[in-house]
Amino acid sequence: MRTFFQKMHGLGNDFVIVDERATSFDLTPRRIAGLADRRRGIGCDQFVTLSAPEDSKASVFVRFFNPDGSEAGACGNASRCVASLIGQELHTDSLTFETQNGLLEARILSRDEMKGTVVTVDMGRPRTDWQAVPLAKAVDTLRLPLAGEPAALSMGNPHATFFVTDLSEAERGPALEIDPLFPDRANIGFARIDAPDRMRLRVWERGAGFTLACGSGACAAVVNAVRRGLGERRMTVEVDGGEMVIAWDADDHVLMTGPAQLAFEGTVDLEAYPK
Ligand SMILES: N[C@H](CCC[C@H](N)C(=O)O)C(=O)O
Repeated sequence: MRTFFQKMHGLGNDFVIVDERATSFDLTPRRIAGLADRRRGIGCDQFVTLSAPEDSKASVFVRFFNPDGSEAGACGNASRCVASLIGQELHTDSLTFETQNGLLEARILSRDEMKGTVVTVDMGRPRTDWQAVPLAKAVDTLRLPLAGEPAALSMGNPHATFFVTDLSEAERGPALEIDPLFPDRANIGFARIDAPDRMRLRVWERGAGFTLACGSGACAAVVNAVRRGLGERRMTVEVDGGEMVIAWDADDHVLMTGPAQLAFEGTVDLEAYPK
Protein backbone atom coordinates (compact mmCIF):
# COMPACT_ATOMS: atom_id res chain seq x y z
CA MET A 1 0.00 0.00 0.00
CA ARG A 2 1.54 3.32 -0.99
CA THR A 3 1.54 6.34 1.32
CA PHE A 4 1.34 9.94 0.17
CA PHE A 5 4.10 12.30 1.37
CA GLN A 6 5.07 15.93 0.81
CA LYS A 7 8.69 17.02 0.46
CA MET A 8 9.21 20.57 1.74
CA HIS A 9 12.05 22.78 2.89
CA GLY A 10 12.71 25.93 4.83
CA LEU A 11 15.86 27.61 3.44
CA GLY A 12 17.10 24.23 2.25
CA ASN A 13 16.51 22.42 5.56
CA ASP A 14 14.39 19.67 4.09
CA PHE A 15 11.59 17.47 5.32
CA VAL A 16 9.43 14.53 4.39
CA ILE A 17 5.93 15.12 5.80
CA VAL A 18 3.47 12.24 6.28
CA ASP A 19 -0.12 12.70 7.39
CA GLU A 20 -1.21 10.13 9.99
CA ARG A 21 -4.53 11.78 10.85
CA ALA A 22 -6.53 9.24 8.83
CA THR A 23 -4.24 6.22 9.16
CA SER A 24 -1.36 5.79 11.54
CA PHE A 25 1.73 4.06 10.14
CA ASP A 26 4.15 1.86 11.97
CA LEU A 27 7.01 4.38 11.83
CA THR A 28 9.79 2.92 13.97
CA PRO A 29 13.13 4.78 14.35
CA ARG A 30 14.70 2.26 11.96
CA ARG A 31 12.02 2.79 9.31
CA ILE A 32 12.29 6.58 9.67
CA ALA A 33 16.08 6.35 9.28
CA GLY A 34 15.56 4.30 6.10
CA LEU A 35 13.10 6.81 4.65
CA ALA A 36 15.40 9.74 5.56
CA ASP A 37 18.43 8.10 3.92
CA ARG A 38 19.50 10.20 0.91
CA ARG A 39 20.64 7.17 -1.09
CA ARG A 40 18.30 4.35 -0.13
CA GLY A 41 15.25 6.35 0.81
CA ILE A 42 13.48 9.62 -0.01
CA GLY A 43 16.09 11.62 1.93
CA CYS A 44 15.55 14.51 4.39
CA ASP A 45 17.05 16.35 7.37
CA GLN A 46 13.96 15.66 9.45
CA PHE A 47 10.97 13.32 9.02
CA VAL A 48 7.71 14.97 10.11
CA THR A 49 4.39 13.34 11.06
CA LEU A 50 0.99 14.99 11.38
CA SER A 51 -1.60 13.42 13.71
CA ALA A 52 -4.79 14.35 15.54
CA PRO A 53 -4.17 16.96 18.28
CA GLU A 54 -4.92 16.30 21.95
CA ASP A 55 -5.47 19.99 22.67
CA SER A 56 -8.70 21.32 21.11
CA LYS A 57 -6.99 24.69 20.43
CA ALA A 58 -4.63 22.98 17.97
CA SER A 59 -5.36 22.01 14.36
CA VAL A 60 -2.79 19.20 14.29
CA PHE A 61 -0.14 17.46 16.39
CA VAL A 62 3.31 17.60 14.76
CA ARG A 63 6.33 15.39 15.55
CA PHE A 64 9.86 15.77 14.23
CA PHE A 65 12.39 12.96 13.78
CA ASN A 66 16.08 13.14 12.86
CA PRO A 67 17.61 10.91 10.17
CA ASP A 68 19.08 8.75 12.94
CA GLY A 69 15.53 8.04 14.11
CA SER A 70 15.76 10.17 17.28
CA GLU A 71 12.87 12.55 18.05
CA ALA A 72 13.37 16.33 18.34
CA GLY A 73 11.12 18.46 20.55
CA ALA A 74 11.28 21.40 18.14
CA CYS A 75 12.01 22.11 14.50
CA GLY A 76 11.58 25.70 13.40
CA ASN A 77 11.91 25.32 9.63
CA ALA A 78 9.57 22.33 9.57
CA SER A 79 7.09 24.27 11.73
CA ARG A 80 6.89 26.94 9.03
CA CYS A 81 6.33 24.24 6.39
CA VAL A 82 3.54 22.58 8.41
CA ALA A 83 1.93 25.97 9.05
CA SER A 84 1.93 26.64 5.31
CA LEU A 85 0.36 23.24 4.55
CA ILE A 86 -2.33 23.36 7.24
CA GLY A 87 -3.07 27.02 6.58
CA GLN A 88 -3.75 26.14 2.95
CA GLU A 89 -5.90 23.16 3.98
CA LEU A 90 -7.96 25.20 6.44
CA HIS A 91 -7.98 28.37 4.28
CA THR A 92 -6.58 30.40 7.15
CA ASP A 93 -3.51 32.58 7.72
CA SER A 94 -3.41 32.07 11.49
CA LEU A 95 -3.26 28.70 13.19
CA THR A 96 -2.13 26.82 16.28
CA PHE A 97 -0.44 23.44 16.25
CA GLU A 98 0.70 21.12 18.97
CA THR A 99 4.24 19.77 19.36
CA GLN A 100 6.12 17.88 22.07
CA ASN A 101 7.19 21.35 23.25
CA GLY A 102 3.59 22.59 23.59
CA LEU A 103 1.34 24.77 21.42
CA LEU A 104 2.89 26.95 18.71
CA GLU A 105 1.11 29.86 17.00
CA ALA A 106 1.84 30.56 13.34
CA ARG A 107 0.89 33.35 10.95
CA ILE A 108 1.19 33.19 7.17
CA LEU A 109 2.44 36.54 5.90
CA SER A 110 2.44 35.88 2.13
CA ARG A 111 2.11 33.15 -0.44
CA ASP A 112 4.06 33.24 -3.72
CA GLU A 113 4.19 30.47 -6.34
CA MET A 114 7.94 30.80 -6.85
CA LYS A 115 9.27 32.13 -3.55
CA GLY A 116 6.94 29.96 -1.50
CA THR A 117 5.13 30.98 1.67
CA VAL A 118 6.52 33.40 4.26
CA VAL A 119 5.55 32.36 7.75
CA THR A 120 6.09 33.67 11.28
CA VAL A 121 6.09 31.01 14.00
CA ASP A 122 6.06 31.91 17.68
CA MET A 123 8.57 29.34 18.92
CA GLY A 124 7.67 29.99 22.54
CA ARG A 125 9.91 30.91 25.45
CA PRO A 126 13.58 29.87 25.57
CA ARG A 127 14.55 27.83 28.62
CA THR A 128 17.82 29.43 29.52
CA ASP A 129 18.05 27.37 32.68
CA TRP A 130 17.94 24.22 30.55
CA GLN A 131 21.49 23.37 31.17
CA ALA A 132 23.79 25.12 33.54
CA VAL A 133 26.41 23.75 31.25
CA PRO A 134 30.00 24.61 32.12
CA LEU A 135 30.55 25.37 28.46
CA ALA A 136 33.87 27.00 29.24
CA LYS A 137 35.06 23.48 30.08
CA ALA A 138 34.14 22.31 26.57
CA VAL A 139 35.89 25.35 25.20
CA ASP A 140 39.07 24.57 27.11
CA THR A 141 38.92 20.94 26.01
CA LEU A 142 38.55 21.92 22.40
CA ARG A 143 40.70 25.05 22.64
CA LEU A 144 38.03 26.87 20.63
CA PRO A 145 39.03 30.47 19.81
CA LEU A 146 35.94 32.46 20.80
CA ALA A 147 34.59 35.94 20.15
CA GLY A 148 32.39 35.78 23.24
CA GLU A 149 31.33 33.45 26.04
CA PRO A 150 29.24 30.53 24.70
CA ALA A 151 25.71 29.84 26.00
CA ALA A 152 23.27 26.94 26.04
CA LEU A 153 19.46 26.86 26.19
CA SER A 154 16.45 24.83 25.12
CA MET A 155 13.86 25.82 22.52
CA GLY A 156 12.20 22.50 23.26
CA ASN A 157 15.42 20.94 21.98
CA PRO A 158 18.96 21.46 23.27
CA HIS A 159 21.18 24.13 21.67
CA ALA A 160 24.64 25.39 22.48
CA THR A 161 25.89 28.50 20.69
CA PHE A 162 29.61 29.23 20.26
CA PHE A 163 30.50 32.76 19.09
CA VAL A 164 33.43 32.64 16.67
CA THR A 165 35.16 34.94 14.18
CA ASP A 166 35.98 32.06 11.81
CA LEU A 167 33.10 29.76 10.86
CA SER A 168 35.51 26.98 9.91
CA GLU A 169 35.49 26.27 13.67
CA ALA A 170 32.14 24.56 12.93
CA GLU A 171 34.23 21.48 12.15
CA ARG A 172 34.21 21.01 15.95
CA GLY A 173 30.46 20.36 15.75
CA PRO A 174 30.55 16.54 15.69
CA ALA A 175 32.71 16.34 18.83
CA LEU A 176 30.62 18.89 20.70
CA GLU A 177 27.31 17.23 19.79
CA ILE A 178 28.29 14.18 21.84
CA ASP A 179 30.36 15.95 24.51
CA PRO A 180 29.52 14.54 27.98
CA LEU A 181 28.41 18.10 28.88
CA PHE A 182 25.18 17.31 26.99
CA PRO A 183 23.50 14.20 28.41
CA ASP A 184 20.97 14.21 25.55
CA ARG A 185 23.53 15.40 22.97
CA ALA A 186 22.93 18.91 21.57
CA ASN A 187 22.57 20.98 18.42
CA ILE A 188 25.75 23.03 18.11
CA GLY A 189 25.55 26.52 16.62
CA PHE A 190 28.57 28.53 15.47
CA ALA A 191 27.67 32.21 15.19
CA ARG A 192 29.69 35.09 13.73
CA ILE A 193 28.28 38.45 14.76
CA ASP A 194 28.52 40.76 11.72
CA ALA A 195 26.47 43.64 13.17
CA PRO A 196 24.32 44.20 16.28
CA ASP A 197 21.28 43.15 14.19
CA ARG A 198 22.94 40.56 11.92
CA MET A 199 24.73 37.25 12.33
CA ARG A 200 26.03 34.40 10.16
CA LEU A 201 25.22 31.00 11.59
CA ARG A 202 26.14 27.39 10.89
CA VAL A 203 24.57 24.56 12.90
CA TRP A 204 25.76 21.00 13.36
CA GLU A 205 22.40 19.44 14.17
CA ARG A 206 21.97 16.66 16.70
CA GLY A 207 21.20 13.44 14.88
CA ALA A 208 21.41 15.12 11.46
CA GLY A 209 24.78 16.85 10.95
CA PHE A 210 25.24 20.13 9.08
CA THR A 211 22.03 21.49 7.58
CA LEU A 212 21.55 24.46 5.25
CA ALA A 213 19.40 26.11 7.92
CA CYS A 214 18.23 25.49 11.48
CA GLY A 215 15.26 27.52 12.71
CA SER A 216 15.38 26.59 16.40
CA GLY A 217 19.15 26.99 16.19
CA ALA A 218 18.70 30.54 14.87
CA CYS A 219 16.28 31.29 17.72
CA ALA A 220 18.79 29.93 20.24
CA ALA A 221 21.68 31.87 18.69
CA VAL A 222 19.84 35.21 18.87
CA VAL A 223 18.71 34.69 22.47
CA ASN A 224 22.22 33.60 23.41
CA ALA A 225 23.72 36.61 21.60
CA VAL A 226 21.47 38.94 23.60
CA ARG A 227 22.36 37.12 26.83
CA ARG A 228 26.05 37.66 26.07
CA GLY A 229 25.61 41.31 25.06
CA LEU A 230 26.62 40.51 21.46
CA GLY A 231 23.35 41.17 19.62
CA GLU A 232 20.00 42.95 19.59
CA ARG A 233 16.65 41.30 20.31
CA ARG A 234 15.76 41.37 16.59
CA MET A 235 18.41 40.00 14.25
CA THR A 236 18.66 38.84 10.66
CA VAL A 237 20.27 35.42 10.72
CA GLU A 238 22.11 34.43 7.55
CA VAL A 239 22.49 30.67 7.12
CA ASP A 240 23.87 28.62 4.22
CA GLY A 241 20.36 28.39 2.73
CA GLY A 242 19.40 32.06 3.00
CA GLU A 243 18.08 34.44 5.67
CA MET A 244 15.46 34.42 8.41
CA VAL A 245 14.50 37.06 10.96
CA ILE A 246 14.41 36.23 14.66
CA ALA A 247 12.86 38.50 17.30
CA TRP A 248 12.94 37.77 21.03
CA ASP A 249 9.97 39.87 22.07
CA ALA A 250 9.13 41.67 25.30
CA ASP A 251 6.97 38.72 26.41
CA ASP A 252 10.00 36.45 26.26
CA HIS A 253 8.60 34.69 23.16
CA VAL A 254 10.90 34.04 20.21
CA LEU A 255 9.34 34.83 16.81
CA MET A 256 10.93 33.25 13.74
CA THR A 257 10.06 34.50 10.23
CA GLY A 258 11.15 32.83 7.02
CA PRO A 259 10.06 30.92 3.90
CA ALA A 260 8.48 27.50 3.50
CA GLN A 261 8.45 25.77 0.13
CA LEU A 262 6.97 22.63 -1.35
CA ALA A 263 9.55 20.79 -3.48
CA PHE A 264 7.47 17.82 -4.63
CA GLU A 265 4.84 15.28 -3.61
CA GLY A 266 4.97 11.55 -4.02
CA THR A 267 3.98 8.15 -2.71
CA VAL A 268 6.14 5.57 -0.96
CA ASP A 269 5.68 1.95 0.10
CA LEU A 270 6.51 2.23 3.83
CA GLU A 271 6.52 -1.55 4.20
CA ALA A 272 9.56 -1.67 1.91
CA TYR A 273 11.56 -0.11 4.78
CA PRO A 274 12.50 -2.55 7.55
CA LYS A 275 11.00 -1.92 10.96
N1 LIG B 1 16.24 21.73 11.67
C1 LIG B 1 15.47 22.02 12.85
C2 LIG B 1 16.15 21.58 14.13
C3 LIG B 1 16.13 20.12 14.33
C4 LIG B 1 16.65 19.80 15.70
C5 LIG B 1 17.07 18.36 15.84
N2 LIG B 1 18.32 18.10 15.16
C6 LIG B 1 17.24 17.98 17.32
O1 LIG B 1 17.62 16.82 17.57
O2 LIG B 1 16.96 18.81 18.18
C7 LIG B 1 15.03 23.48 12.93
O3 LIG B 1 14.83 24.09 11.87
O4 LIG B 1 14.84 23.97 14.06
